[in-house]
Amino acid sequence: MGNNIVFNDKNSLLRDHEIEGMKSQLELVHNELHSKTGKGNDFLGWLDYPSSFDRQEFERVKSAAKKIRKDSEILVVAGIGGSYLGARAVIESLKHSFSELLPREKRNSPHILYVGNNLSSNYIMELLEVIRGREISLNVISKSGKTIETSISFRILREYMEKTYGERARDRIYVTTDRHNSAIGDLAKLEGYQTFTIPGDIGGRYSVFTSVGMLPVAVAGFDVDEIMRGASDAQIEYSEPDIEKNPCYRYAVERNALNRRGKDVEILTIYDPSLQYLAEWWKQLFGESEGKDGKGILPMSLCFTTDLHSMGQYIQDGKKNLFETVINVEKPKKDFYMFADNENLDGLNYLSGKTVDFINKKAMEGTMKAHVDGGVSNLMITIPELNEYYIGKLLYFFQKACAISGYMLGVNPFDQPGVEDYKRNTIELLKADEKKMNLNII
Ligand SMILES: O=P(O)(O)OC[C@H]1O[C@](O)(CO)[C@@H](O)[C@@H]1O
Repeated sequence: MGNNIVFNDKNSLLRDHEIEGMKSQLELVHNELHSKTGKGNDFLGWLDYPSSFDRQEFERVKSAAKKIRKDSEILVVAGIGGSYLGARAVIESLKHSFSELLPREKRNSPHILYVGNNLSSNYIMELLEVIRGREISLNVISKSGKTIETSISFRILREYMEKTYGERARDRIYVTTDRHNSAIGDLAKLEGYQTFTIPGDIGGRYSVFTSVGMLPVAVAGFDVDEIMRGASDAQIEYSEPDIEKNPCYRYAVERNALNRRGKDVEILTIYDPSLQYLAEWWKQLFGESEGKDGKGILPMSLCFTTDLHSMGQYIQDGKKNLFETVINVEKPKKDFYMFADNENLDGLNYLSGKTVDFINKKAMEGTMKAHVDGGVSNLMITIPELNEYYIGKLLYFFQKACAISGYMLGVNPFDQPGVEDYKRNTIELLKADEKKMNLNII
Protein backbone atom coordinates (compact mmCIF):
# COMPACT_ATOMS: atom_id res chain seq x y z
CA MET A 1 0.00 0.00 0.00
CA GLY A 2 1.26 3.46 -0.90
CA ASN A 3 1.49 6.24 1.63
CA ASN A 4 0.33 9.17 -0.41
CA ILE A 5 -2.27 10.33 -2.91
CA VAL A 6 -1.18 9.39 -6.40
CA PHE A 7 -2.41 10.79 -9.71
CA ASN A 8 -2.22 8.41 -12.66
CA ASP A 9 -2.70 9.60 -16.25
CA LYS A 10 -1.60 6.59 -18.24
CA ASN A 11 -5.12 6.37 -19.70
CA SER A 12 -5.63 10.09 -20.30
CA LEU A 13 -5.16 9.70 -24.09
CA LEU A 14 -3.43 13.10 -23.95
CA ARG A 15 -0.18 13.77 -25.77
CA ASP A 16 2.87 15.21 -24.01
CA HIS A 17 2.83 18.38 -26.09
CA GLU A 18 -0.68 19.20 -24.86
CA ILE A 19 0.60 19.32 -21.28
CA GLU A 20 3.85 21.03 -22.27
CA GLY A 21 1.85 23.77 -23.98
CA MET A 22 0.04 24.57 -20.74
CA LYS A 23 3.04 24.80 -18.43
CA SER A 24 3.58 28.54 -18.83
CA GLN A 25 -0.08 29.24 -18.10
CA LEU A 26 0.16 27.03 -15.03
CA GLU A 27 3.12 29.04 -13.77
CA LEU A 28 1.13 32.22 -14.27
CA VAL A 29 -1.98 31.06 -12.41
CA HIS A 30 0.09 29.48 -9.63
CA ASN A 31 1.73 32.85 -9.04
CA GLU A 32 -1.60 34.64 -9.25
CA LEU A 33 -3.12 32.34 -6.65
CA HIS A 34 -0.18 32.41 -4.25
CA SER A 35 0.46 36.15 -4.54
CA LYS A 36 -3.30 36.68 -4.13
CA THR A 37 -3.54 38.91 -7.18
CA GLY A 38 -6.06 36.90 -9.21
CA LYS A 39 -9.85 37.08 -9.52
CA GLY A 40 -11.77 36.60 -6.27
CA ASN A 41 -8.64 37.19 -4.18
CA ASP A 42 -10.75 38.28 -1.22
CA PHE A 43 -11.92 34.66 -0.90
CA LEU A 44 -8.58 32.92 -0.45
CA GLY A 45 -8.78 32.27 3.28
CA TRP A 46 -8.97 28.51 2.58
CA LEU A 47 -5.54 28.44 0.90
CA ASP A 48 -3.43 28.49 4.08
CA TYR A 49 -6.28 27.71 6.49
CA PRO A 50 -4.86 24.26 7.45
CA SER A 51 -1.76 25.95 8.85
CA SER A 52 -3.26 29.22 10.06
CA PHE A 53 -6.64 28.24 11.50
CA ASP A 54 -7.90 29.65 14.78
CA ARG A 55 -6.81 27.07 17.38
CA GLN A 56 -9.09 28.50 20.04
CA GLU A 57 -12.17 28.12 17.86
CA PHE A 58 -11.02 24.57 17.02
CA GLU A 59 -10.81 23.70 20.73
CA ARG A 60 -14.31 25.15 21.25
CA VAL A 61 -15.52 22.90 18.40
CA LYS A 62 -14.00 19.87 20.11
CA SER A 63 -15.52 20.63 23.48
CA ALA A 64 -18.96 21.37 21.99
CA ALA A 65 -18.70 18.03 20.16
CA LYS A 66 -17.82 16.29 23.42
CA LYS A 67 -20.89 17.76 25.11
CA ILE A 68 -23.19 16.83 22.21
CA ARG A 69 -21.80 13.29 22.15
CA LYS A 70 -22.64 13.02 25.83
CA ASP A 71 -26.09 14.56 25.93
CA SER A 72 -27.58 13.77 22.49
CA GLU A 73 -28.71 10.72 20.60
CA ILE A 74 -29.11 12.76 17.42
CA LEU A 75 -27.40 15.85 16.02
CA VAL A 76 -29.54 17.61 13.43
CA VAL A 77 -27.41 19.59 10.98
CA ALA A 78 -29.33 22.32 9.15
CA GLY A 79 -27.48 23.66 6.12
CA ILE A 80 -27.29 23.48 2.35
CA GLY A 81 -24.55 23.36 -0.32
CA GLY A 82 -21.16 24.14 1.16
CA SER A 83 -22.81 24.49 4.55
CA TYR A 84 -23.40 20.76 4.82
CA LEU A 85 -21.87 18.78 1.95
CA GLY A 86 -18.30 18.83 3.30
CA ALA A 87 -19.32 17.48 6.70
CA ARG A 88 -21.55 14.87 5.10
CA ALA A 89 -18.82 13.86 2.63
CA VAL A 90 -16.38 13.17 5.47
CA ILE A 91 -18.90 11.48 7.75
CA GLU A 92 -20.35 9.18 5.08
CA SER A 93 -16.87 8.21 3.83
CA LEU A 94 -15.74 7.17 7.30
CA LYS A 95 -18.82 5.85 9.05
CA HIS A 96 -20.28 2.34 9.08
CA SER A 97 -22.55 1.96 6.03
CA PHE A 98 -25.50 0.94 8.23
CA SER A 99 -24.68 2.82 11.42
CA GLU A 100 -28.37 3.73 11.95
CA LEU A 101 -29.20 0.04 12.27
CA LEU A 102 -26.30 -1.03 14.48
CA PRO A 103 -27.35 -2.19 17.94
CA ARG A 104 -26.93 0.52 20.57
CA GLU A 105 -23.94 -1.18 22.27
CA LYS A 106 -22.01 -1.11 18.98
CA ARG A 107 -22.74 2.56 18.35
CA ASN A 108 -20.79 5.12 20.29
CA SER A 109 -21.75 8.29 18.42
CA PRO A 110 -24.93 10.26 17.89
CA HIS A 111 -26.74 9.88 14.58
CA ILE A 112 -26.26 12.84 12.29
CA LEU A 113 -29.41 13.85 10.43
CA TYR A 114 -29.51 16.56 7.79
CA VAL A 115 -32.20 19.15 7.19
CA GLY A 116 -32.38 22.56 5.53
CA ASN A 117 -31.04 21.13 2.29
CA ASN A 118 -34.42 20.99 0.54
CA LEU A 119 -37.94 22.41 0.76
CA SER A 120 -39.77 19.09 0.95
CA SER A 121 -42.55 19.27 3.54
CA ASN A 122 -42.54 15.45 3.73
CA TYR A 123 -38.85 15.38 4.59
CA ILE A 124 -39.09 18.01 7.33
CA MET A 125 -42.23 16.56 8.91
CA GLU A 126 -40.82 13.04 8.87
CA LEU A 127 -37.61 14.27 10.48
CA LEU A 128 -39.70 15.84 13.26
CA GLU A 129 -41.45 12.48 13.67
CA VAL A 130 -38.20 10.57 14.22
CA ILE A 131 -36.57 13.06 16.59
CA ARG A 132 -39.61 13.29 18.87
CA GLY A 133 -38.90 11.78 22.28
CA ARG A 134 -35.15 11.56 21.68
CA GLU A 135 -32.34 13.71 23.05
CA ILE A 136 -31.26 16.01 20.26
CA SER A 137 -28.93 18.92 19.52
CA LEU A 138 -29.16 21.24 16.56
CA ASN A 139 -26.34 22.79 14.56
CA VAL A 140 -27.55 25.38 12.07
CA ILE A 141 -24.93 26.33 9.50
CA SER A 142 -25.31 29.25 7.11
CA LYS A 143 -22.68 31.77 6.11
CA SER A 144 -25.18 34.37 4.90
CA GLY A 145 -27.66 33.43 7.59
CA LYS A 146 -30.52 33.97 5.17
CA THR A 147 -30.64 30.98 2.83
CA ILE A 148 -34.33 30.14 2.57
CA GLU A 149 -34.07 26.33 2.81
CA THR A 150 -31.95 26.48 5.96
CA SER A 151 -33.85 29.37 7.56
CA ILE A 152 -37.21 27.63 7.21
CA SER A 153 -35.95 24.40 8.75
CA PHE A 154 -34.21 26.35 11.51
CA ARG A 155 -37.40 28.21 12.41
CA ILE A 156 -39.37 24.95 12.60
CA LEU A 157 -36.72 23.10 14.59
CA ARG A 158 -36.06 25.99 16.94
CA GLU A 159 -39.73 26.04 17.83
CA TYR A 160 -39.60 22.29 18.38
CA MET A 161 -36.53 22.63 20.62
CA GLU A 162 -38.08 25.45 22.65
CA LYS A 163 -41.29 23.47 23.18
CA THR A 164 -39.35 20.38 24.12
CA TYR A 165 -36.55 21.79 26.23
CA GLY A 166 -37.86 25.22 27.28
CA GLU A 167 -35.04 27.42 28.59
CA ARG A 168 -32.57 24.54 28.19
CA ALA A 169 -32.97 24.66 24.39
CA ARG A 170 -30.27 27.31 24.23
CA ASP A 171 -27.73 24.77 25.53
CA ARG A 172 -28.52 22.48 22.60
CA ILE A 173 -28.56 24.92 19.70
CA TYR A 174 -25.25 25.69 17.98
CA VAL A 175 -24.99 28.34 15.27
CA THR A 176 -22.21 28.39 12.67
CA THR A 177 -22.25 31.58 10.64
CA ASP A 178 -20.39 34.69 9.47
CA ARG A 179 -19.29 36.99 12.29
CA HIS A 180 -20.92 39.97 10.58
CA ASN A 181 -24.11 40.54 8.61
CA SER A 182 -25.91 37.35 9.47
CA ALA A 183 -29.54 37.25 10.56
CA ILE A 184 -29.02 33.96 12.41
CA GLY A 185 -25.87 35.41 13.99
CA ASP A 186 -27.93 38.26 15.46
CA LEU A 187 -30.57 35.82 16.60
CA ALA A 188 -27.92 33.62 18.24
CA LYS A 189 -26.56 36.58 20.18
CA LEU A 190 -30.02 37.51 21.36
CA GLU A 191 -30.93 33.97 22.41
CA GLY A 192 -27.52 33.13 23.87
CA TYR A 193 -26.74 30.19 21.54
CA GLN A 194 -23.14 29.08 21.22
CA THR A 195 -21.75 30.34 17.92
CA PHE A 196 -18.94 29.28 15.61
CA THR A 197 -17.45 31.41 12.89
CA ILE A 198 -17.18 30.94 9.14
CA PRO A 199 -14.29 33.23 8.18
CA GLY A 200 -15.42 36.05 5.87
CA ASP A 201 -12.76 35.18 3.28
CA ILE A 202 -13.82 31.53 2.87
CA GLY A 203 -16.77 30.67 0.63
CA GLY A 204 -19.16 27.82 1.50
CA ARG A 205 -17.72 25.23 -0.88
CA TYR A 206 -14.19 25.83 0.45
CA SER A 207 -15.25 25.74 4.12
CA VAL A 208 -15.09 22.06 5.07
CA PHE A 209 -12.03 22.50 7.33
CA THR A 210 -13.65 25.30 9.33
CA SER A 211 -16.22 24.78 12.08
CA VAL A 212 -18.76 24.28 9.26
CA GLY A 213 -17.40 20.81 8.62
CA MET A 214 -15.47 20.03 11.77
CA LEU A 215 -18.25 20.33 14.37
CA PRO A 216 -20.56 17.70 12.81
CA VAL A 217 -17.54 15.51 11.96
CA ALA A 218 -16.27 15.65 15.54
CA VAL A 219 -19.74 14.84 16.88
CA ALA A 220 -19.81 11.81 14.57
CA GLY A 221 -16.71 10.61 16.42
CA PHE A 222 -13.97 11.22 13.85
CA ASP A 223 -10.52 12.58 14.57
CA VAL A 224 -10.55 16.19 13.42
CA ASP A 225 -6.86 16.64 14.32
CA GLU A 226 -5.98 13.96 11.79
CA ILE A 227 -8.15 15.60 9.14
CA MET A 228 -6.35 18.91 9.70
CA ARG A 229 -2.99 17.12 9.61
CA GLY A 230 -3.86 15.67 6.20
CA ALA A 231 -5.01 19.07 4.98
CA SER A 232 -1.92 20.77 6.32
CA ASP A 233 0.42 18.28 4.62
CA ALA A 234 -1.58 18.82 1.43
CA GLN A 235 -1.22 22.59 1.75
CA ILE A 236 2.57 22.19 1.73
CA GLU A 237 2.82 19.45 -0.92
CA TYR A 238 0.41 21.05 -3.37
CA SER A 239 2.05 24.46 -3.26
CA GLU A 240 4.91 23.01 -5.32
CA PRO A 241 4.83 24.94 -8.63
CA ASP A 242 6.43 22.17 -10.73
CA ILE A 243 3.74 20.02 -12.37
CA GLU A 244 6.12 17.04 -12.43
CA LYS A 245 6.20 17.07 -8.63
CA ASN A 246 2.64 18.16 -7.97
CA PRO A 247 -0.15 15.60 -8.69
CA CYS A 248 -2.80 18.15 -7.81
CA TYR A 249 -1.59 20.55 -10.51
CA ARG A 250 -1.30 17.70 -12.98
CA TYR A 251 -4.95 16.84 -12.43
CA ALA A 252 -5.97 20.51 -12.82
CA VAL A 253 -3.98 20.89 -16.04
CA GLU A 254 -5.09 17.62 -17.60
CA ARG A 255 -8.80 18.22 -17.04
CA ASN A 256 -8.32 21.59 -18.78
CA ALA A 257 -6.37 19.95 -21.60
CA LEU A 258 -9.24 17.49 -22.08
CA ASN A 259 -11.73 20.35 -22.01
CA ARG A 260 -9.77 22.06 -24.78
CA ARG A 261 -10.24 18.88 -26.82
CA GLY A 262 -14.01 19.32 -26.48
CA LYS A 263 -14.57 17.15 -23.39
CA ASP A 264 -17.22 19.14 -21.55
CA VAL A 265 -18.28 16.58 -18.96
CA GLU A 266 -16.19 15.06 -16.18
CA ILE A 267 -17.55 12.02 -14.40
CA LEU A 268 -16.15 11.34 -10.97
CA THR A 269 -16.26 7.57 -10.76
CA ILE A 270 -16.31 5.90 -7.37
CA TYR A 271 -16.29 2.20 -6.55
CA ASP A 272 -17.61 2.44 -3.00
CA PRO A 273 -21.04 3.87 -2.13
CA SER A 274 -19.59 5.46 1.00
CA LEU A 275 -17.99 8.03 -1.30
CA GLN A 276 -21.28 9.22 -2.75
CA TYR A 277 -21.33 12.41 -0.68
CA LEU A 278 -17.70 13.08 -1.41
CA ALA A 279 -18.82 13.13 -5.04
CA GLU A 280 -21.70 15.49 -4.19
CA TRP A 281 -19.26 17.84 -2.43
CA TRP A 282 -16.91 17.63 -5.42
CA LYS A 283 -19.78 18.47 -7.79
CA GLN A 284 -20.62 21.65 -5.90
CA LEU A 285 -16.95 22.60 -5.67
CA PHE A 286 -16.29 22.34 -9.39
CA GLY A 287 -19.79 23.19 -10.66
CA GLU A 288 -20.17 26.41 -8.67
CA SER A 289 -16.55 27.40 -9.19
CA GLU A 290 -16.21 26.83 -12.91
CA GLY A 291 -19.67 27.01 -14.45
CA LYS A 292 -19.81 30.65 -15.45
CA ASP A 293 -19.35 33.05 -18.36
CA GLY A 294 -20.61 30.29 -20.67
CA LYS A 295 -17.66 28.07 -19.70
CA GLY A 296 -16.99 25.09 -17.45
CA ILE A 297 -16.70 21.33 -17.32
CA LEU A 298 -20.00 19.80 -16.17
CA PRO A 299 -19.19 17.73 -13.04
CA MET A 300 -21.13 14.47 -12.84
CA SER A 301 -20.63 11.40 -10.70
CA LEU A 302 -21.35 7.71 -10.96
CA CYS A 303 -21.01 4.91 -8.46
CA PHE A 304 -19.64 1.77 -10.06
CA THR A 305 -20.20 -1.04 -10.41
CA THR A 306 -23.84 -0.14 -9.56
CA ASP A 307 -24.22 2.48 -12.30
CA LEU A 308 -22.46 0.38 -14.92
CA HIS A 309 -25.81 -1.38 -15.14
CA SER A 310 -27.64 1.85 -15.88
CA MET A 311 -25.18 4.33 -17.36
CA GLY A 312 -22.33 2.10 -18.55
CA GLN A 313 -23.84 1.85 -22.01
CA TYR A 314 -23.77 5.62 -22.50
CA ILE A 315 -20.17 5.97 -21.42
CA GLN A 316 -19.01 3.11 -23.60
CA ASP A 317 -20.99 3.95 -26.70
CA GLY A 318 -22.59 7.36 -26.36
CA LYS A 319 -21.43 10.86 -27.23
CA LYS A 320 -17.69 11.28 -26.73
CA ASN A 321 -17.80 14.62 -24.94
CA LEU A 322 -16.85 13.21 -21.56
CA PHE A 323 -13.95 11.89 -19.53
CA GLU A 324 -13.73 10.05 -16.24
CA THR A 325 -11.78 10.67 -13.06
CA VAL A 326 -11.66 7.44 -11.09
CA ILE A 327 -11.22 7.46 -7.31
CA ASN A 328 -9.33 4.35 -6.36
CA VAL A 329 -9.11 3.45 -2.67
CA GLU A 330 -6.25 1.00 -2.28
CA LYS A 331 -7.19 -0.69 0.96
CA PRO A 332 -10.79 -1.34 2.04
CA LYS A 333 -11.87 -0.88 5.67
CA LYS A 334 -13.17 -4.45 5.69
CA ASP A 335 -12.88 -7.38 3.32
CA PHE A 336 -14.15 -10.89 2.83
CA TYR A 337 -12.73 -14.00 1.14
CA MET A 338 -14.93 -15.82 -1.35
CA PHE A 339 -15.14 -19.51 -0.53
CA ALA A 340 -15.62 -22.70 -2.55
CA ASP A 341 -19.04 -24.31 -2.66
CA ASN A 342 -19.35 -28.08 -3.12
CA GLU A 343 -22.13 -27.86 -5.68
CA ASN A 344 -20.81 -24.77 -7.49
CA LEU A 345 -24.22 -24.32 -9.08
CA ASP A 346 -23.61 -20.57 -9.44
CA GLY A 347 -20.28 -21.28 -11.15
CA LEU A 348 -18.40 -18.94 -8.84
CA ASN A 349 -15.79 -21.36 -7.52
CA TYR A 350 -13.14 -19.79 -9.74
CA LEU A 351 -13.30 -16.85 -7.32
CA SER A 352 -12.67 -18.83 -4.16
CA GLY A 353 -9.73 -17.49 -2.18
CA LYS A 354 -10.14 -14.04 -3.76
CA THR A 355 -11.44 -11.15 -1.70
CA VAL A 356 -14.51 -9.09 -2.62
CA ASP A 357 -12.29 -6.01 -2.82
CA PHE A 358 -9.95 -7.82 -5.22
CA ILE A 359 -12.97 -8.56 -7.43
CA ASN A 360 -14.07 -4.91 -7.21
CA LYS A 361 -10.57 -3.83 -8.31
CA LYS A 362 -10.63 -6.22 -11.27
CA ALA A 363 -14.04 -4.78 -12.26
CA MET A 364 -12.45 -1.34 -12.07
CA GLU A 365 -9.52 -2.39 -14.29
CA GLY A 366 -11.84 -4.10 -16.77
CA THR A 367 -14.18 -1.10 -16.91
CA MET A 368 -11.33 1.35 -17.43
CA LYS A 369 -9.91 -0.75 -20.21
CA ALA A 370 -13.30 -0.97 -21.92
CA HIS A 371 -13.95 2.76 -21.63
CA VAL A 372 -10.46 3.73 -22.77
CA ASP A 373 -10.76 1.31 -25.71
CA GLY A 374 -14.03 3.09 -26.46
CA GLY A 375 -12.16 6.41 -26.63
CA VAL A 376 -13.02 7.77 -23.18
CA SER A 377 -10.06 9.31 -21.34
CA ASN A 378 -9.60 8.08 -17.79
CA LEU A 379 -7.68 9.92 -15.09
CA MET A 380 -7.14 8.19 -11.76
CA ILE A 381 -6.61 9.43 -8.22
CA THR A 382 -5.50 6.74 -5.80
CA ILE A 383 -5.71 7.15 -2.05
CA PRO A 384 -4.16 4.54 0.25
CA GLU A 385 -7.23 4.14 2.47
CA LEU A 386 -10.33 5.89 3.75
CA ASN A 387 -9.21 7.44 7.00
CA GLU A 388 -9.28 10.93 8.44
CA TYR A 389 -5.78 11.82 7.29
CA TYR A 390 -6.26 10.89 3.63
CA ILE A 391 -9.77 12.35 3.46
CA GLY A 392 -8.37 15.66 4.74
CA LYS A 393 -5.63 15.50 2.15
CA LEU A 394 -7.99 14.57 -0.68
CA LEU A 395 -10.43 17.39 0.09
CA TYR A 396 -7.61 19.92 0.01
CA PHE A 397 -6.26 18.30 -3.19
CA PHE A 398 -9.60 19.02 -4.89
CA GLN A 399 -9.93 22.55 -3.48
CA LYS A 400 -6.50 23.50 -4.76
CA ALA A 401 -7.02 21.78 -8.11
CA CYS A 402 -10.33 23.58 -8.52
CA ALA A 403 -8.81 27.01 -7.88
CA ILE A 404 -5.95 26.38 -10.34
CA SER A 405 -8.28 24.85 -12.90
CA GLY A 406 -10.77 27.73 -12.63
CA TYR A 407 -8.01 30.28 -13.18
CA MET A 408 -6.78 28.31 -16.20
CA LEU A 409 -10.31 28.34 -17.57
CA GLY A 410 -10.35 32.12 -17.15
CA VAL A 411 -13.17 32.38 -14.60
CA ASN A 412 -13.39 33.57 -11.01
CA PRO A 413 -13.59 30.26 -9.11
CA PHE A 414 -14.71 31.94 -5.88
CA ASP A 415 -18.03 33.59 -6.69
CA GLN A 416 -21.43 32.19 -7.68
CA PRO A 417 -23.45 35.04 -9.21
CA GLY A 418 -25.68 32.59 -11.13
CA VAL A 419 -27.16 31.03 -7.99
CA GLU A 420 -28.66 34.35 -6.96
CA ASP A 421 -31.15 34.37 -9.87
CA TYR A 422 -33.22 31.45 -8.63
CA LYS A 423 -33.20 32.86 -5.10
CA ARG A 424 -34.41 36.27 -6.30
CA ASN A 425 -37.22 34.75 -8.38
CA THR A 426 -38.37 32.49 -5.54
CA ILE A 427 -38.51 35.34 -3.02
CA GLU A 428 -40.24 37.61 -5.54
CA LEU A 429 -42.89 34.96 -6.24
CA LEU A 430 -43.45 34.34 -2.54
CA LYS A 431 -43.74 38.04 -1.78
CA ALA A 432 -46.12 38.62 -4.71
CA ASP A 433 -48.28 35.85 -3.32
CA GLU A 434 -48.27 37.46 0.12
CA LYS A 435 -49.41 40.78 -1.41
CA LYS A 436 -52.25 39.01 -3.23
CA MET A 437 -53.37 37.36 0.01
CA ASN A 438 -53.29 40.69 1.87
CA LEU A 439 -55.45 42.31 -0.84
CA ASN A 440 -57.96 39.46 -0.54
CA ILE A 441 -58.15 39.96 3.22
CA ILE A 442 -58.91 43.70 2.78
O1 LIG B 1 -24.09 29.13 3.90
P1 LIG B 1 -25.19 29.77 3.15
O2 LIG B 1 -25.06 31.25 3.08
O3 LIG B 1 -26.54 29.36 3.72
O4 LIG B 1 -25.14 29.26 1.66
C1 LIG B 1 -25.29 27.90 1.34
C2 LIG B 1 -24.90 27.61 -0.07
O5 LIG B 1 -25.67 28.37 -0.96
C3 LIG B 1 -24.88 28.92 -2.00
O6 LIG B 1 -24.73 30.25 -1.76
C4 LIG B 1 -25.51 28.76 -3.30
O7 LIG B 1 -26.81 29.18 -3.20
C5 LIG B 1 -23.56 28.16 -1.89
O8 LIG B 1 -22.52 28.85 -2.44
C6 LIG B 1 -23.48 27.94 -0.41
O9 LIG B 1 -22.57 26.94 -0.10
